[in-house]
Amino acid sequence: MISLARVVEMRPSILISGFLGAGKTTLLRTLLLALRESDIKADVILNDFANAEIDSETLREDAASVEALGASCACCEGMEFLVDMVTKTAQSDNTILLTELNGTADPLPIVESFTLLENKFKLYPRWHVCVIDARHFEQRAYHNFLEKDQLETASHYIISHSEDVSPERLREVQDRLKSILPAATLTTPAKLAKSATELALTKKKCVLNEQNPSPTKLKKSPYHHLSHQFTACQIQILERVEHNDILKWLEALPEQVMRAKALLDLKDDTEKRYLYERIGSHIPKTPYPVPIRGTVPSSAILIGPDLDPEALLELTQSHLTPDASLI
Ligand SMILES: Nc1nc2c(ncn2[C@@H]2O[C@H](COP(=O)(O)OP(=O)(O)OP(=O)(O)O)[C@@H](O)[C@H]2O)c(=O)[nH]1
Repeated sequence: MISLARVVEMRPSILISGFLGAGKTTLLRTLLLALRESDIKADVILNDFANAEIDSETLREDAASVEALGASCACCEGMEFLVDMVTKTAQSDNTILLTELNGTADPLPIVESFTLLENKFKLYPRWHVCVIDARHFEQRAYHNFLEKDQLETASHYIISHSEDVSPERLREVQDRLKSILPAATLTTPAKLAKSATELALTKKKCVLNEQNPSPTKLKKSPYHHLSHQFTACQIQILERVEHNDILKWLEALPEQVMRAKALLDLKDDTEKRYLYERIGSHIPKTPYPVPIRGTVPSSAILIGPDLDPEALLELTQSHLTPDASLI
């Protein structure tokens, strides 16, 4: 069959990957703020376990649209939804697409399907930015394989928490990353925001071939199954709760909880809601304020391998409110 070529206008896409808590949403916020300052409208797709809604609630101010893909694995049970979402955003007049993958996702099948479905998505250039936490890089036991998979297709990478490690450790991480990703660009959130703005302001035209290959032959890494070992437990906490009790509850969560996020209403502050977090065993003492919109109920999401939802619920009920319930 003879296929026809056509010249079409493309819009840039930035896919953000990185391990649980590495700093993906923080980077996304930096990009959205910079884009908004230049009046650039961004569509955002979030694939963040069942809690995509919690993060999407914290980003709505700055994005033109936010779609939440709740599936734990964007490249398996979520791929069809992801394709639908990207196809939908391809119809929008907004200038750039930013996609944040969840902290255990393997980006390879997604990068590949973005390429295979280029005609449909009209996304170009397609950058893949991986955020690497300098404190924990290659220190995650058997999850190191998953962390490496999240890197391998990166066109750019950012080292987060570089200020929290010694200069020797930082150099070690930089050297390892240079050897794993010789062709990728080491950047910072500020530099990436500047480049993303320039990218969005330059309209790109591409010659596309009319043939649209099927996305069925997606590759997966031999360690892809690791991304399925994580489970998410969601707990609804509708009552107003106390700041100090939340910090104590976060401290009391078992070690298997590798990531916790809770969007909560406080007893002594009715003006805003707050996003509390635990990243590994680290608990930031100051929560992130979020405007009240009432679209997402107050809830917590706990992520880790082999979680026991009933035990986590009991712990939440005893520390925060007996009314807490599993979603
Ligand atoms: N000190 C420091 N803190 C950071 C940095 N990047 C992110 N953080 C903090 O680390 C915590 C986790 O950051 P997020 O951006 O939510 O991480 P994430 O990768 O989106 O997390 P998941 O979506 O759960 O995988 C937040 O409290 C951030 O404020 C950094 O470079 N330095």
